Amino acid sequence: MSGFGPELEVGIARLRAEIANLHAELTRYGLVVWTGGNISGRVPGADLFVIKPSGVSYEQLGPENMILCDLAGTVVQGTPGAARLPSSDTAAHAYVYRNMPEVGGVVHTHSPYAVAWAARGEAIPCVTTAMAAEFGGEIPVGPFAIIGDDSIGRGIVETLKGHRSPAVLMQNHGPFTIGPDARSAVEAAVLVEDAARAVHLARQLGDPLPIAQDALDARYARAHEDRALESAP
Ligand SMILES: O=C(CO)[C@@H](O)[C@H](O)COP(=O)(O)O
Repeated sequence: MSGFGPELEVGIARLRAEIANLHAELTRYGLVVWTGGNISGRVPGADLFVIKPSGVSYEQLGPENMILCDLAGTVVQGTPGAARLPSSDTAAHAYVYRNMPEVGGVVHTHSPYAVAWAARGEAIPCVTTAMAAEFGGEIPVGPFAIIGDDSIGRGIVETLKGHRSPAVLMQNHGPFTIGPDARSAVEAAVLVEDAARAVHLARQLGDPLPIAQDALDARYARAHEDRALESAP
């Protein structure tokens, strides 16, 4: 037992189930292969988060093998799943939670069209109303960063802090998305791939038309108002 109070234990158990289930969305939308990619979620009211284990196939993910970490990215010993290593991007997720208190979920995928843009180091321009609604502008590129320490996290935070987009294409790597909760970050990961594919296809046909800034701003504002109403109690 971890020795948390009963309320926190309930919150952790709920989050374990939610994070394990959300991983099925990554395979459903074809955003990952093998054991690549990861989802984490912040434990409400605690300096803790839950993340997938490293090297475990998606079919085997369940609440019992999700890994509980503190905000330094250290596994909380004595909790379910703690015998395994957490996903290789755990330090990056931890850095984001430490430096962006508003973030409740982080997702990384290797979705192929988004990775192709990341490999070229090119931001995806905002040329569809769907992109305007979700990203409020272009999807930016973050710096090249090594895997394993908090370099990726630094790149995510320095690119997304103060930016409308909940998604960054880490150069030569792939998309990382953030959200107020893990489900929102998964939604952004699905929509990044959709945007990367659509804009790539548009480019094959010619030059995509830009959206006027005032129309883009209006679409973004309206989408956010709608989202606030959807999440109202
Ligand atoms: O791209 C990377 C490494 O940054 C990740 O997507 C890893 O591939 C995740 O794999 P696991 O460590 O979770 O098995």
